[in-house]
Amino acid sequence: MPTVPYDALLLLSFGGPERPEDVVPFLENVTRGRGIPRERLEEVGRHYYLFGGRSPINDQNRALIAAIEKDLAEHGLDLPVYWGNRNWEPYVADTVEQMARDGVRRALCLATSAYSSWSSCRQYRDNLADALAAVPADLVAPQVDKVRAFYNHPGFVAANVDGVLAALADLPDEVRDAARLVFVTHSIPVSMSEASGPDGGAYVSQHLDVAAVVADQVAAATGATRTHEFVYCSRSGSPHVPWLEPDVNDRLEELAAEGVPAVVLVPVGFVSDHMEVVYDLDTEALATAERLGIEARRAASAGTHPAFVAAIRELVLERAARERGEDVPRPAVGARGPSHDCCPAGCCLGERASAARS
Ligand SMILES: CC1=C(CCC(=O)O)c2cc3nc(cc4[nH]c(cc5[nH]c(cc1n2)c(C)c5CCC(=O)O)c(CCC(=O)O)c4C)C(CCC(=O)O)=C3C
Ligand SMILES: [Fe+2]
Repeated sequence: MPTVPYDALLLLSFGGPERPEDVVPFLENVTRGRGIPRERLEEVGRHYYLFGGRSPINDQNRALIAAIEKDLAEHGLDLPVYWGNRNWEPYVADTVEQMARDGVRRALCLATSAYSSWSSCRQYRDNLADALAAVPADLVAPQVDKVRAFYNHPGFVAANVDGVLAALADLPDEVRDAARLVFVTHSIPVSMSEASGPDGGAYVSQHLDVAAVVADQVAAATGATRTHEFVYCSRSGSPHVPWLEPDVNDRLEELAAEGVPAVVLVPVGFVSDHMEVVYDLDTEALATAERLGIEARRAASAGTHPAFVAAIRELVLERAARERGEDVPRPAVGARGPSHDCCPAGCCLGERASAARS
């Protein structure tokens, strides 16, 4: 069986509220001990209530799991898929306990986050480790490995390229060629960014690398080279702490002043069209663009794109082979090469990130 030594796949995600009553307890889970200002929490709560108190993220994960299961079955692979979240039901602690009860001995974990940083990798690993440590003593906790950072896997990139092409096609003909590609990811504190990856700075350089590749592939597909750039959304935390900039809305103001007629917002930092996408981009940033007279479209994130679903299967088979000691190709596009399988000690743990954790 090409999935040996693994006997399960664990999809590990952020989680989100499903009913209005869930919103406050969810936000408390996310922000416990984080020093997020009260006003910011109320503001973010409003985003959720605007969507009926229901985040799209859990349904998106259900759809992704269904797509993965179908794809695995079509490829003759018998690997059960489990799902656990860091901040909402199903909580990862309950999921790994169930895995132990089901007799899972070794699992591979795919986090719904493609990049390196404390927030986008280490926090998932730490929460998983805590969940495994909490498995009741009468059960044997599985060993769980985590899939490498997959931002530059060709399948993830292909899904994003398709999203950009569809968004470009949706722009009015007269502005399509002049449209800027504005790649977007979640802002994080500058100190967390500097501490990301084994040698620091991975978060930003991974994003810049993948944006360049997506922009190149879009240029090849359309025969038109467009200017691309990188911006950030969803800043939180204290205004006194520096976070990655520019904010997407601030940058749109500048682009309007420069006379840029159209943009495609490309949420390459996100794996699905969850709340940060449907509120921060579709609601807020698109309104900013409209006010400024910029034609704007938002590209779809990877979601359940077949190229991404296939990439997940390829990543599972790649890692399984490597754990069996086989030397297999590790597909990666861009300049950085494939990411490490196992994070070295201290990976993504800068001074500031560890302070944020306590
Ligand atoms: C890098 C990154 C990703 C991308 C990687 C990944 O996907 O993991 C991400 C994703 C997400 N972030 C999400 C939601 C929230 N993030 C918050 C707060 C924060 N995010 C941070 C970073 C990231 N976040 C950081 C440094 C903070 C500050 C507090 C802290 O140090 O932890 C807060 C608190 C309120 C606020 O201040 O915004 C909320 C509600 C949801 C769920 C969306 C839904 O419900 O559909 C998703 C997928
Ligand atoms: Fe977040």
